[in-house]
Amino acid sequence: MEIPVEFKKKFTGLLGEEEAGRLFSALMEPSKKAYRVNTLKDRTKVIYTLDNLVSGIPSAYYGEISGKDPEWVSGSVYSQDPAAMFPAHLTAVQPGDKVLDLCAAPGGKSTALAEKLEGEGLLVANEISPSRAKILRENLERWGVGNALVTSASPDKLSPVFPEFFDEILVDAPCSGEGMFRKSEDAVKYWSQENVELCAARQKEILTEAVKMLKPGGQLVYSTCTFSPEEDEEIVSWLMDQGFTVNPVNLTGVPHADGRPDWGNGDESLVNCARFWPQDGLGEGQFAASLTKPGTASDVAADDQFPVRKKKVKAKDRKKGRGASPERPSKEEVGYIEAALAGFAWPKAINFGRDLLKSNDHVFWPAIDPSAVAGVKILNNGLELGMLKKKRFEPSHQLAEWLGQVAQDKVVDLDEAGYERYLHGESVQVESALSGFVLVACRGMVFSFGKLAKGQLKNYYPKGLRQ
Ligand SMILES: C[S@@+](CC[C@H](N)C(=O)[O-])C[C@H]1O[C@@H](n2cnc3c(N)ncnc32)[C@H](O)[C@@H]1O
Repeated sequence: MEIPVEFKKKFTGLLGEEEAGRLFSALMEPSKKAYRVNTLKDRTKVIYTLDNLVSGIPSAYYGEISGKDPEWVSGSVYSQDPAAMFPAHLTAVQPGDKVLDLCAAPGGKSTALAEKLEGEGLLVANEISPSRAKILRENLERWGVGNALVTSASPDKLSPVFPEFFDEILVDAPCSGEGMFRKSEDAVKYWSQENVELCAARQKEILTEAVKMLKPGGQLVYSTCTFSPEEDEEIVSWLMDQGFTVNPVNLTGVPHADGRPDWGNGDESLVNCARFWPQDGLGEGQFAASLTKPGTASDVAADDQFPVRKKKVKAKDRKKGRGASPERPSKEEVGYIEAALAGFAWPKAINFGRDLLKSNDHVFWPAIDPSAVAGVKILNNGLELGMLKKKRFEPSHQLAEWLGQVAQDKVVDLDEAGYERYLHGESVQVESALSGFVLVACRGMVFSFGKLAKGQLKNYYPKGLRQ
């Protein structure tokens, strides 16, 4: 890797010869690999050696995993740079909170926020790019998350829908990616001071909308994977000009450096920002700050329950199938759902008659009243249970991954060869007295539905995920 000359000059000026030299040498080293183990699922099934802990993050370990492993396919582990684990870790999210991850794809931080919610409250995971939003949805599904609204909107389209609504917002902003130099050749190739400045302007635009959606007294965690002060301390200083305060973070024992007041507005509280430098040995480069919005929660009207606000559906959105009013499934349809899903253990009780909605035959348990988010491009609202097909019901892949959070009796556990064939999309012969819809697992980790008849397991692993 050839480090850009202008970048070297800039950071020699900022850090001094010696420290800059340490940074440039670290950038020539291989990147550090790590993964998180899903606390929503049974970690005892994971067979990796769980001894090389990432300091400061519960359930995170150094090591490399494969996207073919049952651990990954069942959403039991997620590969993530150790430093990138800290922004979600620094949020004060509690079960029941309303949380927004505004720049969320591919979803590493969203999966961690969802773990903190423990299935209670709401996670809105938004990604502006439609193709990346699809991957975000897949990753949240795999993780067993049932209380997320996955959207694909630009922040200015989201802010009118959620005024002062969220308890915590994470803005993991698009940035110049200097902290990714070891992982991405493109980050090196496209680096320029001009791009740093363009990124800083875009970060302000994104944050302007984020601020509107945060409750007074709410927490904003701002993070980037870059070192340039223009995108880090200077942005935090700009938020301080709007009355935000920078919270101290407790990172005892975690290799990191304090924020630099002299790289921002000079205010001493900028030391509360966390800088993760590759030369400190944790992982790649990352910057994170935890901020509090001025005001107190009582400044918000008491009526801040879901739904946020009902919005009229525009004719053009209705035409595109957006915002059409979902309805409750009929009694007869509830009967089909009950018949297909009898015998599974539920992580949370769902009243099929009262809690479920149906839209174009898709049956789902909403995370938020759909009428409150009409007009927003939604990829998933809560837990998709499955589809009504004439006089029967076919459960969804998301439901399999969600049910995988708890021990199940109606499971077929495949051996390695069967697992590989199933991932390819083949039907497999198994020894089992079960029939109808069953969960499919490998080494006890559920990753799909299947349908059993006389020992023949019909494949329900989604076509788009087959490998
Ligand atoms: C650093 S990445 C997010 C990584 C993600 N938080 C994770 O942990 O997996 C930043 C994301 O912001 C998105 N983005 C780009 N421009 C944006 C904009 N103007 N507003 C909001 N998001 C944007 C990018 O598509 C990208 O997915």
